[in-house]
Amino acid sequence: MSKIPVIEIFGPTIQGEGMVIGQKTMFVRTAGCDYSCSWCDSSFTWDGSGNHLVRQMGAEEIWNELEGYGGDCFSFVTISGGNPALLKNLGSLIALLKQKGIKIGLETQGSKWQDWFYDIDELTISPKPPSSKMETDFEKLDTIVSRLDGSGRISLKVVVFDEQDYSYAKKVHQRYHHVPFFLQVGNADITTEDRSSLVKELLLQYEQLINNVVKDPGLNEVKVLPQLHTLLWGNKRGV
Ligand SMILES: C[S@@+](CC[C@H](N)C(=O)[O-])C[C@H]1O[C@@H](n2cnc3c(N)ncnc32)[C@H](O)[C@@H]1O
Ligand SMILES: Nc1nc2[nH]cc(C(=O)O)c2c(=O)[nH]1
Ligand code: SF4
Ligand SMILES: [Mg+2]
Repeated sequence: MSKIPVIEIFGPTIQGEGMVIGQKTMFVRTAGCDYSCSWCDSSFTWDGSGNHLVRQMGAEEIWNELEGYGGDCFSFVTISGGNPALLKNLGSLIALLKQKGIKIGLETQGSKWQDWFYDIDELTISPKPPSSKMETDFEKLDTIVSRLDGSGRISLKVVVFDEQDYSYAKKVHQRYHHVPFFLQVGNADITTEDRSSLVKELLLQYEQLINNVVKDPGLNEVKVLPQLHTLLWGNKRGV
């Protein structure tokens, strides 16, 4: 059986972002990304700095470690990265988790399709705004969204740092107006260890984003969220 490049397994914690925010969950973080967002808070998955943490693991091995950390205190596993959608053979882990009766969330930017997307309970697609310096392939995104549309299992989440990002978020929401849409506050200081000043700044940014959204007729259906885990634990890894 082919292996999966895993860089972190942690939990139980809570999902800090998006459609199932607050959900008790374990995390599996895979290595490697086809993007290199300027503000990526998980760049150790792709910039070489985390290479020593990468383990090639089989699905059973990952399951054993999840059980080792979580015992019987979890029923939900979130897969993130990097971009887990680069990994065709992640299907083996997804099949095993389903067999164990575990609900599955997955985070990806919407640049790649995998057939195992159909088996994800809560798929978050997070296309990247201009501040990331990445370019969205909207034709690709159209294909991915159309395949899952109406399933009730996908959402879109755009991180906002500035006005251009805000306009981009509106454009994405308009293009896929029937897909649940989340705006998320961007964390511009991904290295500070000063949690209280970080939290203060992020709450101000959150308030500003809310102020913009509430008076915007183009964003009546959206939800505006912070990264809850960053408010709780700052830039700490593995939480
Ligand atoms: C680290 S990414 C991994 C999954 C996938 N590559 C993606 O970007 O969706 C997980 C989530 O964190 C968000 N994220 C990354 N860096 C961030 C930052 N500095 N502030 C806020 N959200 C961030 C991404 O936009 C994405 O929604
Ligand atoms: N608690 C918690 N929630 C999260 N939601 C998305 C995360 C990610 O890095 O993909 C994340 C994370 O790293 N921790
Ligand atoms: S797509 Fe996700 S993991 Fe990849 S660089 Fe961007 S935020 Fe980081
Ligand atoms: Mg994160």
